[in-house]
Amino acid sequence: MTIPIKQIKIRKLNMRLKNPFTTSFGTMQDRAFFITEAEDEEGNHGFGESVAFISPWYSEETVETNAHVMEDFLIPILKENKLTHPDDVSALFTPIKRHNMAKSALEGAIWDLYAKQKNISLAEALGGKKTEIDVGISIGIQPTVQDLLNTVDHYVQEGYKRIKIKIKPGWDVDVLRAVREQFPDTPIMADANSAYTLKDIPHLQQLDDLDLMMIEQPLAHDDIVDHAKLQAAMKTPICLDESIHSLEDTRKAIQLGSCKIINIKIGRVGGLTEAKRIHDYCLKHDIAVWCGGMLEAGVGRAHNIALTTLSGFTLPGDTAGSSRYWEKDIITPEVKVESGKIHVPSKPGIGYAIDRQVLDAFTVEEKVFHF
Ligand SMILES: O=C(O)CCC(=O)c1ccccc1C(=O)O
Ligand SMILES: [Mg+2]
Repeated sequence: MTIPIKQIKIRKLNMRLKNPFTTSFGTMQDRAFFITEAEDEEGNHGFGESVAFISPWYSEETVETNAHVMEDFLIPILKENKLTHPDDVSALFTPIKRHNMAKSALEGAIWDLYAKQKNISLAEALGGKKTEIDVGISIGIQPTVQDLLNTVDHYVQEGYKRIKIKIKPGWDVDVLRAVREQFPDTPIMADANSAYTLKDIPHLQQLDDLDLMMIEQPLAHDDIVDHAKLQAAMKTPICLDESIHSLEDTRKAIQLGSCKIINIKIGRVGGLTEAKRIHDYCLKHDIAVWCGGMLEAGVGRAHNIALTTLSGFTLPGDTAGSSRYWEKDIITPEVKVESGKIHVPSKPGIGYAIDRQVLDAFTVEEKVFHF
């Protein structure tokens, strides 16, 4: 059995978040990304989304490097090879170093196409069993502590299962203490996006009194050695995000004791196949995982939901509802969160329809590659 592909279309979209999102490295509101679409002769359409940002502050990839690598290297590889399963894609892409978000955008469209050809949901194709998933929300750095308290209150009222608060030097211990005082029973965690160094150990140790679920990526984006030192000095579990790009990185981080939890982002690790491998490995090694977010539009969000149905995703992810990000999402129905849960769609593939009108309205460029 092969996965027949007639053509791949890549569309560049420009969208704007409802509200600016601020992390330790800056503020973003404009979002540009690619929607990939793999089509067969039978009229099945599989969709993927690239999650790289306009500038390389989260990782080295950008919207423009995604275009270059997809067009000049990855799509030619797909054209030259027959696929028998979506897992073949990551093996075929191995000679191309890194560029995981570009790889993931294409692999995602093929996973969705494969599930639609088999008439099963993407969750089922991945081996996921959950019919609903627990979700949390990530709150950016706010102008004042009072703004943050109001925002946390809003999302706690909406039912989100855990609140992640972005921190940076000068916006950390006191701010988190204020949140903890007002919300004594809410599951709270912090995400530093690499804003600290080992010199900050005594400062970060103060977080141990605040009963946080975890602190995400406190140290350098490419580090797993210093994180092991910090984890040995702190009770609060460390969760790695930026540092983990593969199963190999995962194995090494666990062996060193660099973290107790891993945030799995499909784009950061090169696609669903590698994400699933990391999940399986962590399950075996008693490391909790959850699904991170990259301020995705509906297609990427749907992929995150499908991945989260795997049994090892025991902690709420960052997959909030569409309306937290967008006036109008590109899928229909949009992703809804009720009492902190998303009901997993059971329709074939990603389980949400593409709203072609909305998709066209945000598309600024498109290219078709015939197979
Ligand atoms: O709501 C989301 O999609 C996740 C928000 C988030 O925390 C984030 C957003 C942009 C870049 C990096 C991160 C992160 O998890 O570090
Ligand atoms: Mg993070």
